[in-house]
Amino acid sequence: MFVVIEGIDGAGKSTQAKLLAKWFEERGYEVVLTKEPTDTAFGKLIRKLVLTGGKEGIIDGARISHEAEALLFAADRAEHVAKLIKPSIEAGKIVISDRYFYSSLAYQWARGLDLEWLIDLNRFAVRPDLVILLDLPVKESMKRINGRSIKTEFDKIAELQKKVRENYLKLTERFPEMRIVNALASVEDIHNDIVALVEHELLKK
Ligand SMILES: Nc1ncnc2c1ncn2[C@@H]1O[C@H](COP(=O)(O)OP(=O)(O)O)[C@@H](O)[C@H]1O
Ligand SMILES: Cc1cn([C@H]2C[C@H](O)[C@@H](COP(=O)(O)OP(=O)(O)O)O2)c(=O)[nH]c1=O
Repeated sequence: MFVVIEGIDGAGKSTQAKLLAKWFEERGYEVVLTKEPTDTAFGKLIRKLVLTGGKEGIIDGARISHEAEALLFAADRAEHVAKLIKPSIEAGKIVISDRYFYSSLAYQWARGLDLEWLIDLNRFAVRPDLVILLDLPVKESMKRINGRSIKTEFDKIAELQKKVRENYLKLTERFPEMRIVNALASVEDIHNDIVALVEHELLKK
């Protein structure tokens, strides 16, 4: 079984991914807990060129293009799928990924790229059984990640996150494997909601 956790920054993805991994392990399943961007050389390149905003990401005086960004995330994902996700599913393990191609659709679409192009680009990515979308207002996520981001960029980031949140919600109409979970609740209540969705999915197996 392959489960993905999605949502804006600070939605509680890593907290819930860890709890879900523990839940499966306690029931005797072998679990692979993973994330995107990965910790491989591809993920490191993304952190260097895209996420830090440092001068390595500036080529000829401009930040790398949004298209190049999307391709880097897709390259990282292609390796992730081929080397870890597919072999683990085939070995009968439970794979839990903190972010997957839905992040590319939500974020790179918010950057102005064409959604259909992004969907085509990510067509190689094996579809998960279940995608948990942790949905919460940007104001709340900002409170949770306060200190993680640079204060001067605060408003710019909030604006982007709002668009990303809207995009995620729109994507649920297109991808039936996506389920919305209210991420404003307590860590424990959210975990219970996720477990209920997972148990429902396990019954189908
Ligand atoms: N349900 C919740 N209510 C309040 N705070 C939370 C909740 N879930 C997570 N947090 C806190 O919010 C912050 C971001 O959570 P994290 O799991 O790292 O989010 P993400 O992986 O989506 O960026 C952390 O400090 C975490 O302890
Ligand atoms: C996987 C992925 C992530 N991202 C973005 C979302 C996050 O802002 C950032 C990942 O940074 P990271 O700090 O690893 O994640 P988080 O903030 O959730 O703890 O990269 C994309 O824009 N496209 C993608 O395909």
